[in-house]
Amino acid sequence: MSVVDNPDLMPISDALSAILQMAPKPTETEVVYLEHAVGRVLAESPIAAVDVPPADNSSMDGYAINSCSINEGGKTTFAVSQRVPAGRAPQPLVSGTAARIFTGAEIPQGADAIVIQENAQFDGEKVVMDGPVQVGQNIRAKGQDIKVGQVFLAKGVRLQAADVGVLASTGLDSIAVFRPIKVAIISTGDELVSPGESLAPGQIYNSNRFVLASLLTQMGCVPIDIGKVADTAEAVEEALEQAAEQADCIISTGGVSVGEEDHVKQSVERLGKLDVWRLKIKPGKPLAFGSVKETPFFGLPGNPASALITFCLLARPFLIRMQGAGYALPLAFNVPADFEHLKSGNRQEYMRARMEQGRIAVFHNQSSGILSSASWSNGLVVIPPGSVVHKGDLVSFIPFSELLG
Ligand SMILES: Nc1nc2c(c(=O)[nH]1)N[C@H]1C(S)=C(S)[C@@H](COP(=O)(O)OP(=O)(O)OC[C@H]3O[C@@H](n4cnc5c(N)ncnc54)[C@H](O)[C@@H]3O)O[C@H]1N2
Ligand code: MOO
Repeated sequence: MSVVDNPDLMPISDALSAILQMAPKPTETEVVYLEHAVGRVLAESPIAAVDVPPADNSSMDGYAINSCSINEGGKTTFAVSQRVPAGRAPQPLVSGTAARIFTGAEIPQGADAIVIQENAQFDGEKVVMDGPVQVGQNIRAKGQDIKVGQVFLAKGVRLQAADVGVLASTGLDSIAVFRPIKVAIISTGDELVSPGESLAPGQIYNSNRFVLASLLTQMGCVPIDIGKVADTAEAVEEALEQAAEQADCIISTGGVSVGEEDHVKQSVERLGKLDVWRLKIKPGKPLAFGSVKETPFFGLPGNPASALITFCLLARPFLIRMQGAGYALPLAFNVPADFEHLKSGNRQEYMRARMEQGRIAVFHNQSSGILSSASWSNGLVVIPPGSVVHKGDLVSFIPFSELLG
């Protein structure tokens, strides 16, 4: 039975696991300089060529001594035998003396403790300190961050700012990452006009294209705009074929519902196959997933809030896998509701919501045509099928930070 003939709506968890299983693993890699590495996905597990830090060094400004040369219970006077700023190789410590040392400077051989300058009295020639001191105090050990030979990041990690810094700290200036995924965007609908043009009666501006291009860019994919496509089977098929040639994945909006102007499902079935259609979610019910000539395809509903939410919940996880990164379900938090939702539904509902001062408010109009609802929100409240919400009930809230980027 074709998915189009199945009258049942699919639970989102089933759809997501089916979709994720079909995500192809990336094979093509490229080497990028660290300047361009943030957000990219590691195609190798780097091995440290050096210890980080490369040598024992001082964590404070003060004096390096050998702990054996200080009186345990009283004052000791040391001659200052050398000065070691960061960046200068120290001489071995002359026995019974102290070395003036600064934060980040390498510990002279023979020294095993740093006394901070606030606890030492320097008279211009000699320095007086109180004992006892702990062996190793204020010393950062060689390799305490990363050891030479250590695999310090795993293939599949999406590089954050700190990761790029960690790579740099081992001396790497470039790294192998997976090639960015190209995603074609098809905007179906006779009514669509590009921003900047004037509106004739019956027309609306194409906002989905900009939402999707922005979401894709934010997650490190390369959007390819196939443009606006008329509501005819021929036009939709032509666009799908063009998209399949140019991109690694195709995302269309609109034309996936049941009206006779909705050509996307049938066109996909003619050119490839449809694996998923119609989910038990609100908004986003008519979501379609399949392939066009082997190229994965998502047909998102045309309603702007539905397109955004289905992208976040289904297309984004798939693209993350395609990028070679690990996908983890978004973190959700139980937060008291500052709203009522007394009409239960049979689909899992994703309400555009805002968490403020530890409580959740929802946008006053949850119509899937209202894109401002998402613009106003900082996350989604998940209302399971058959549930109602009273003020003060704990509701599951997924911040947009978990669903974007
Ligand atoms: N008889 C039924 N009608 C509808 C059903 C249903 O089950 N039975 N489902 C409804 C649901 S739920 C949704 S969601 C929509 C989705 O329909 P389509 O994906 O076919 O989308 P369109 O009809 O093409 O457009 C819907 C809506 O969105 C506007 N739109 C489309 N593209 C864009 C764009 N690029 N930028 C901004 N706005 C866009 C379009 O003008 C429509 O207003 O179907 C329901 N109908
Ligand atoms: O599923 Mo539709 O997206 O509710 O409007």
